[in-house]
Amino acid sequence: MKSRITKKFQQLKEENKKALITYITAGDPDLDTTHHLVLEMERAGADIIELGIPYSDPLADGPVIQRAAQRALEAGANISSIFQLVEKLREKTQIPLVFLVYYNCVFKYGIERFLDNCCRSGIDGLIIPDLPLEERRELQEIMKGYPIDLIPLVAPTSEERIEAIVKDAEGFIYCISSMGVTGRRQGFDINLDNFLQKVRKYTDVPLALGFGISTPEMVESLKHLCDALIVGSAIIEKIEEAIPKGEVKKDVYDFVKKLDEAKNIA
Ligand SMILES: O=P(O)(O)OC[C@@H](O)[C@@H](O)c1c[nH]c2ccccc12
Repeated sequence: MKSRITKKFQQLKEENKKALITYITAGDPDLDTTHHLVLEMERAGADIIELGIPYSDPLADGPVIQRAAQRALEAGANISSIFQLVEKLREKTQIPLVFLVYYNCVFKYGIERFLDNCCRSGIDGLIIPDLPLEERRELQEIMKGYPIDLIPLVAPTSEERIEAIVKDAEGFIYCISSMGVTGRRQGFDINLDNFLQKVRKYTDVPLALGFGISTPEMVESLKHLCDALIVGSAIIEKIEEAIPKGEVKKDVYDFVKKLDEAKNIA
């Protein structure tokens, strides 16, 4: 059976459109707001939503996402309450939902218990940034019985491992635009066109580009290179700025709307 993610990409392809993937940390600043933000981002044009499971030792997260995780943990978010959030969201929306989760969290919770709950609540895919290729194979075996896509990450440094990493990929491939952690950048230090073409040689699965995409202008200028654009830290910055004003929903909606419009410029 095709996943919600695959169906979404097929539908967008027929419409000749790219996907906008937005990331927020679940529970930042609280789970009720996350619930509203998922629905607002969908209404503003997001095609797929990444929900980060807050974690205290997030090696790939830049300062903005680390602060989001801190707020979420302080407000008491944990894996069980996040599963409840997803269940509740599924009464309202069929948008593809992907967890961004560190392997340690999955492992501690219990792999099969975690996967069972993903299925039950309605999670469509997993991005696990600290999962080495070998462990990935093992997890992939276990996941064969589950309708959940395991989304691989490819970095510019992956070079000769790209082929192995994207083999049997499902959903989409997360192509990391540049080295280092998530967050704003002045520019990209590699030739993204070359990098994405290299990945494209080995797979037909949609390619999503992420890390450092922070403005509608960047979305517009990068969209021709890939099938999807991922924006995280820039949205979290909007959340942060809007918390004191009490306008989180509105500001996130407005920003995602601008990203969506940039993505749809012909
Ligand atoms: O924040 P950015 O630079 O827009 O990049 C997306 C990113 O935040 C999101 O996909 C993400 C959050 N934590 C991660 C850890 C690893 C890889 C990716 C991520």
